Amino acid sequence: MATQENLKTYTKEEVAKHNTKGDLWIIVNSYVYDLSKFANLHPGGAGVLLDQEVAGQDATTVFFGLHRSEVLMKPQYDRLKIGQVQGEKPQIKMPLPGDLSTVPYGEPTWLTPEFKSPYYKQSHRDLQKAVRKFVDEVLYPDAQLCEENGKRASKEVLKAMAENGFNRMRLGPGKHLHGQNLMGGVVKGEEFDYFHEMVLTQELVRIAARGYADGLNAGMVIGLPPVLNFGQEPLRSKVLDEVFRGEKVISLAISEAFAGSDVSGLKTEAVRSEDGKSWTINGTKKWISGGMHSDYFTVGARTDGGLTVFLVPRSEGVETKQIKTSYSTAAGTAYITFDNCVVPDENRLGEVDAGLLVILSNFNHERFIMVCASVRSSRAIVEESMKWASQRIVFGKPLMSQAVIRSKFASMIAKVEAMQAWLENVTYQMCHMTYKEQSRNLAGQIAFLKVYATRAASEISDDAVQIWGGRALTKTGMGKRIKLFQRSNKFDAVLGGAEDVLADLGVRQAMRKMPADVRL
Ligand code: HEM
Repeated sequence: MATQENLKTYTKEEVAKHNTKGDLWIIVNSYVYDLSKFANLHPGGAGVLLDQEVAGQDATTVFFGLHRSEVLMKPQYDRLKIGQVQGEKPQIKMPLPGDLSTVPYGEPTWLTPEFKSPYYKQSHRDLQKAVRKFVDEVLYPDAQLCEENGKRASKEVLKAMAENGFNRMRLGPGKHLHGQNLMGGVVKGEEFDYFHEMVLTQELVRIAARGYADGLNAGMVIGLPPVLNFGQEPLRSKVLDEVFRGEKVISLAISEAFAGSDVSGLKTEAVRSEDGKSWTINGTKKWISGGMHSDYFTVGARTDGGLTVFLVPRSEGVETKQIKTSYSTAAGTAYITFDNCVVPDENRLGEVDAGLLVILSNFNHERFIMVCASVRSSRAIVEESMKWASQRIVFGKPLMSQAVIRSKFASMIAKVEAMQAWLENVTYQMCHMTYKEQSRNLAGQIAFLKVYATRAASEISDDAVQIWGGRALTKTGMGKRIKLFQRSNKFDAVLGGAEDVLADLGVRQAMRKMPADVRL
């Protein structure tokens, strides 16, 4: 393979001579590609390459109207590069791992050089840089592969994540981070706050593979806190260690075909043995993210006087079946059956019949994380669409020259900017409240923010589809991320509390604080 440094140079006249089927060169972004052998394998067909405006010519504009730039970065296509046009330099910059986007609104303002922010310290910025590079170099290639073949993240990736403290960081600030040097020491566990968590969660969105992302310990983010906060020693420490080291996987198994947002309607049942030493669990669970990959399940079950939560290891009587959803099976979404599954009383998380508290106690944090990711995903769609509307030529002009298209962008951009600003405000409040105060004062704000974020995501998705046309309808090619967003943005609208349920929760919380002594 020719490297940038030792590339041969050719004049445009020399390249132009190679314009026939068996001897076919083209120029893209100042580089000369020999497509003589590749033409017959070209997914777009050989014929289009023989067009007189393509064969032997500079095909840069037409190329970027039809392909993502990552096509050129794939080794099998990079190999076709044989030289560079004399005196020319690339006009289109290929992104390097860790790069910030230069597309307007492609990054939140705090990552845009012209803007200031009161919220971010140096350690937030250092974490952002380190995580972005890690995501681009380590996670992205694995994610793209697995999203396609439906398999879980590779062992190497899980190990690298554990070594950098990802699993600990994803639980949010707390004692479990103390004494830890995270991401090679860019942030100390003691100073890790909700802004660090927001940065981490938003950077992870860049892997652009939603099924894989949900399979990548999303189950842990919601399944491990009950162990951390309500587990009994020594099992608690054992499980935390195993999961933090990336050796074991855990997921939260609450929802059932019988009950979703109405957790009090669960039918899975746990019956205590006569000697009180163990529990027998029977029932089913549905839509369990990461369930196929899990070694442990945090299970909510009906007991005599209410709900109780148990840590159930994958063991006799536990069976998981893959549910095929609208995104990749890399998410490991499972249907679980518990058939006379016996666990010792030491596996109980929290008091008997007090499971509702155990389940509800993490809901605000779960929703906060979902908002972080959803808002960043919407921004990624704006960035993708900005590029597309600038490079796509229709009626002889870039798509962006149409007022109707610009009006869609105005609406999309306003939404992502508003959501990020609101999210940063909520994050700031979280940093200055105890968890109890957050539940009292922020449950409504977070609920409204999640509803707003998922409604906006839906509208942004619709606008993007209209901007992209047919390309937004195929799983591969230029619009593949728009298609993925269309298929997956609704997950956030349903998981962690459906929109209408959350909206009502927010209003009810506000009404609890309504003073009795106010009148119009
Ligand atoms: C270095 C040169 C080229 C390489 C490596 C290449 C590679 C590819 C690949 C991998 C695809 C599959 C779709 C995708 O992944 O985006 C594709 C599709 C296509 N290519 Fe190329 N291509 C090259 C040059 C060109 C040129 C110069 C044209 C100009 C007409 C062209 C026209 C097309 C068309 C029409 C499609 C189908 C697009 C669609 O389905 O939307 N290709 N090409």
